[in-house]
Amino acid sequence: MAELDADIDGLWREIGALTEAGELRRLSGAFARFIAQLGDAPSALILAAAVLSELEGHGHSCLQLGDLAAGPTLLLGWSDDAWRQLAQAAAPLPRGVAGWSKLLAHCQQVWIRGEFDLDQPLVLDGQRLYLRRYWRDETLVAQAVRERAAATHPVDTPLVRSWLDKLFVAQPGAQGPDWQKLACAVALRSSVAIITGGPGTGKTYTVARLLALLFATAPEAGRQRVALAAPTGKAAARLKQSIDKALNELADRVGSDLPLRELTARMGAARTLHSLLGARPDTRAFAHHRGNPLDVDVLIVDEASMVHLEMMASLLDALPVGATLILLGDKDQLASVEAGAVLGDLCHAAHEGHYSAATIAYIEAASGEIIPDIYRGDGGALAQQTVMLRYSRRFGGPIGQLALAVNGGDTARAEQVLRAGEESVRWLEHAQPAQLLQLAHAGYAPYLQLLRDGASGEHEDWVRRILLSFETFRILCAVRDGEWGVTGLNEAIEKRLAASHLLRHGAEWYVGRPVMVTRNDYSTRVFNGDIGVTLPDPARAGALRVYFLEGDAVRSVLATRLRNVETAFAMTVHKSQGSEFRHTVLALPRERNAVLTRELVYTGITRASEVFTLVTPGGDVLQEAIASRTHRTSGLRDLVA
Ligand SMILES: Nc1ncnc2c1ncn2[C@@H]1O[C@H](COP(=O)(O)OP(=O)(O)OP(=O)(O)O)[C@@H](O)[C@H]1O
Repeated sequence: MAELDADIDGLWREIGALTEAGELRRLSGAFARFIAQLGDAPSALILAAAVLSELEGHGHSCLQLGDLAAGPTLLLGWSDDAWRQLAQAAAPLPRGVAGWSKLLAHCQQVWIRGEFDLDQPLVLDGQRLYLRRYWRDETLVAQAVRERAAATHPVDTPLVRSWLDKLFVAQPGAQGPDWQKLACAVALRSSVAIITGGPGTGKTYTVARLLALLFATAPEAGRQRVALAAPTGKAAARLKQSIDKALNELADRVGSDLPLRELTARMGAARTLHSLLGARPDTRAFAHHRGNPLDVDVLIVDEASMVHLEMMASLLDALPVGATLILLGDKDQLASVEAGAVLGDLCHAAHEGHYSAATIAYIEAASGEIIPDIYRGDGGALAQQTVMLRYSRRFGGPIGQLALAVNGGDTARAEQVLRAGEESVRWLEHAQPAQLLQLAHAGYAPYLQLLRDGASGEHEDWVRRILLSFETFRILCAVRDGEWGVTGLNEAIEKRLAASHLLRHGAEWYVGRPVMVTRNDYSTRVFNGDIGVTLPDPARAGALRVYFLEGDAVRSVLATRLRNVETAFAMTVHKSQGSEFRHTVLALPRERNAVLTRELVYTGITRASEVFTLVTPGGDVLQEAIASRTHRTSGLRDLVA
């Protein structure tokens, strides 16, 4: 026993050393201690608990025993040495997956799926070790989407076909099927559908037609309760604007056949998922759940790639059985910072289709579209309810070509587009920070000029113009720290703009300061990701207010009431998701970093609507980023299949 204690002490020392070295979160060490205190805990279990918790911090929802047996250095971003020392301190470790399975099966802290459940904190499901919360969420999501996808309802195919022919105009010379049209047919036949596609592929265009189709074919269209939601306020506002616009155009087309304007007017505003589910201060539990489900018949969720596992589980839990869920998003974008890459997992094979003979026959009958043989297959129920839109209408030019090359991992093609000298795609290679500051100066001067000109008419119009102007340009960073990180750049940009007399910056709050909210605050009704600009309060001399755009409306909060905000001249690519800027600048850092991935570069590029500038300090940073793919360990793909 004394010998065992000595071994365990050595392991705790090593865990402490890794924590001090910044390799391990304090939380991971604390979680391992919690597990150790629950009963007999062999060193190997303590090590597994620390690693599992650490991986959760990297966005993984579980730990594969295969990775544990091989040494999860890549997943942890550790050196081989760091892992070797930890493994030695926990020795002897079990051998291979079978050895780990056997050891964990004997630990009282671990519930083996299928055995008597004592609510243990760890769950072993096959070869995946989970924190119980994530196992519960993954299982709930997988089961809910499988059941919803499998339960197809009867469809009046001739009626649907006639409406789809009315809603979609045949494109002369189009190659392949009209994926948008068939996506509507697919979505109509069960209570879940995923419509994925890159920027400008017409996800919103399609969903507007799907709504019209739903209204046209529902027995009581006037009673359909449709809700629109997105992970952030900005994405929700964009969704509502685009859907309203698309439905308005459609209303003219369908004329008196369908009172589309009336039906649309009843839809209400788009909301954040937090607000839809009824988030409450100081608790993770939402007001809506299976005991108090949402009052909806159809729920459309945009930017679904940003929805993390816990949120998706809460959403599916709160959705009434008969309601239809439509997920829209780009599966190739960065997943949320929190654990899980739900959309990516749910439709990872969307580009291949894997449609069954029954699906293909249904699609042909309901939409008239013929699915080419290469998309045939034996995918699961959810694959039958997933459609990928493949042609970008807004993104055909150089920005689209660059996005496509990066997404496909084609570095040579990406460099070719970047070097082609196009107006819309620029590359500052071997750049110095001063060049980035020059770009910032040129990009932000217009909104600062509007600010200096002062309000000539209505105060609110002036504010709106400033906010809209600020939203046309943004600098995106891959990292937070360092010269090329958000924090350093924001400071440098502030100084540069002050030196050019474009702003006067002395204290924390100053006129013109753009800020991003970093935490939901229910008392001031500002939410994580909201972006506003600080301007003088017209009612109180000397006071400053931060103004936010909500759709077309302007709202403001006294600057001093905002606690969790940061300056937003530069922001991370992660935080930019769901937004689009006329000119987007992406700055990649000199140093290697685990966050530099293909998905990050792709997401950065696709934030640009007219001009994209890549700024790199030289070296192979772009090539390395394109070669590196985000990998999130999860069981969702297996569980859904
Ligand atoms: N079949 C179509 N025929 C004509 N115009 C289309 C069609 N599909 C999409 N568009 C137009 O292409 C543009 C992009 O479509 P939409 O905004 O729906 O794409 P999206 O996939 O939702 O884009 P993002 O995700 O980048 O917001 C819109 O102006 C839309 O009206």
